[in-house]
Amino acid sequence: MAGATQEYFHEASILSPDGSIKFLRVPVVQELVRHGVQHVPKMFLRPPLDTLNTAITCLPENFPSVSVATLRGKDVEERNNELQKLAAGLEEFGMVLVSDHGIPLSLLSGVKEVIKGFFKLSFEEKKKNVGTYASLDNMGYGRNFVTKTDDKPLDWIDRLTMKVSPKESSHGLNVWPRKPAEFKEVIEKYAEEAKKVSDDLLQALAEALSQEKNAFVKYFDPKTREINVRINYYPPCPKPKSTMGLSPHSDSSTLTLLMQFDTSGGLQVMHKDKKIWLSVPWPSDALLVSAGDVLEIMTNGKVKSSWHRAVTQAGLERYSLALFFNPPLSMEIEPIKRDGLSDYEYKKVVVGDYLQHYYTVSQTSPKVAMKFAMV
Ligand SMILES: O=C(O)CCC(=O)C(=O)O
Ligand SMILES: [Fe+2]
Repeated sequence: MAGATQEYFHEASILSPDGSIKFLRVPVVQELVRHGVQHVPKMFLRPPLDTLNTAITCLPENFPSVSVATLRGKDVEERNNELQKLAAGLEEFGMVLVSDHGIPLSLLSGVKEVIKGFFKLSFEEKKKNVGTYASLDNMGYGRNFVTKTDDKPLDWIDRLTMKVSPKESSHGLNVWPRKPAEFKEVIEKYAEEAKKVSDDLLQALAEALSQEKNAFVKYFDPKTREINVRINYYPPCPKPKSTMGLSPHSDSSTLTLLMQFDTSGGLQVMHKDKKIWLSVPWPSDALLVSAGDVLEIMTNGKVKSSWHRAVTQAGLERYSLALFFNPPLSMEIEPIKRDGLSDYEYKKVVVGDYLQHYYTVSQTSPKVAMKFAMV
């Protein structure tokens, strides 16, 4: 076990209090498990009150869900009903389940296959066939940004992060796995389909909020828009009551579109008003859309970005794939006008400036990064 910790590690960037980036060797969780970890290393342990003990189960009938086919359909009444469900769901939970999305099941299976194909490789093979680009948001195989300024415990997760768009962007494009051979092609194809779903949801949301249909999608230039993909692998954990798969955070995206496999269970969201953690009743075959910080700014706080986390499970592994959609980094976004407010709650921001700020602020207190965009 000690051997596994020393031999298999990711180089993760950490932000020092003086703002500089340093590197930290973080054990590869999958390798700990493969080597039969019995004692979870201390750096992963946290007080039980911070973990799954505190969540409440949300019944499926109480969690919002929208049908993309209905949103795209011609039945005005059905469509209006769906628009309201989308807006109300995003306003209350910051997340909505997405069904009838039109993405072929064969493509979804292909995505699962290439992801599992990658994680099945030995550590040495993985390293040989994937790049790592160390930056504030580490790309490639390993860890994304780790905040160690407050000695926060590490998450029980291995991740792969790549850039899908813009195509000219150098860093994130060089880190795609070369094995399995079809990995990039399949995920890009999925991202292309998912982009249509995300754009349709943004148009529907604009309509539901009585805005002009293109109020949000107008920022998404087809060539220079940002799309990042992150694959989260949560290996089974012998100590689910004292570990976390993914620490509480909000996404820096406009929308995040999530898929998960092979098990469901693990994602939790903080209820906006009740301030309790809810386990998201997410069937494996549905997608899930989550509001990010940039959508909160665009909607002037009408929709709040979700504050969410993923817990670990004993004896069960879980994968999720997150697509993060944002306008081009140079785009300035202007919050919509809100009824009943004399002043904007949010101000105009350049997307890239917000993202830069997001990565330099510790995510330990809920949504501190948002202050950057507030009036
Ligand atoms: O695993 C999940 O369901 C959530 C993933 C997530 O929140 C993220 O990648 O930002
Ligand atoms: Fe997230």
